[in-house]
Amino acid sequence: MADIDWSRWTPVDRATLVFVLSGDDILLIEKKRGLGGGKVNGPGGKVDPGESVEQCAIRECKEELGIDVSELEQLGEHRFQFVDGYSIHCWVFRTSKWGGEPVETDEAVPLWRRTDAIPYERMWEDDHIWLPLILEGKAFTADWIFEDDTMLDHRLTLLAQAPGAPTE
Ligand SMILES: Nc1[nH]c(=O)nc2c1ncn2[C@H]1C[C@H](O)[C@@H](COP(=O)(O)OP(=O)(O)OP(=O)(O)O)O1
Repeated sequence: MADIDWSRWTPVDRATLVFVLSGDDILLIEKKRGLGGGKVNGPGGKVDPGESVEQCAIRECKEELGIDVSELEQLGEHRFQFVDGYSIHCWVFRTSKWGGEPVETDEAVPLWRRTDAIPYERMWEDDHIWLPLILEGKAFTADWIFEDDTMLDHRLTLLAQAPGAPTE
C-alpha cells in the first residue's frame, strides 16, 4: 500500500459486480472471457461511456445471464491496482429481485450455489475476504494490489453507509 497515493488514484476502467441472492442460494457465473475469464464470479463488467454504474450492472446481468435485475443495493467499492499499471474501479451490488431464468450466454454459464458453499478456490483471491460482507449486507470500501492473479496487498474498511457513486 505504501507506494500508492490512493488519494490521486484514477482508474483505467470502471466496472461492476452483481450478486443475486435467493434464500440460501447465490447466483454466480463461470466467466468465459475478459478479465477473470475461467474464474467463478458474479455477473458484471466494464461501465460504458455515459452509463451509470447501476445501469451497467443491469445491462451486464442481461448480457451475461439473460436476467432483469432490479432493486440493486450498492454495497461495496473496490479499487484494484495491478503492478503492470492497469487499474479498475469496481462497484458491487446485491439484490434479491430478478426476472427471467439465468441462461448460458457467450460470456457466462450460470451457477447457483448455497451461500455456505461458495467455491472460493475457483474465484479471484480477494473474494473470500469481502463476499461474506455482501451476504451480510455490510458496506465497505477496499483497495487491492495485484500482480496478475496474485494478490500482493489489501486494505478493507467497513462503512456505516454505502459508498457513493463514482466521482472520477
Ligand atoms: N480482483 C477481482 N476480484 C473480483 O471479484 N472481480 C474482479 C477482480 N478484478 C476484476 N474483477 C471483475 C470486475 C468486472 O466484473 C470484471 C471486469 O470486466 P470485464 O473484463 O468482464 O468487462 P466486460 O464484460 O465489459 O468485458 P469486455 O467486453 O471483454 O471488455 O472483472
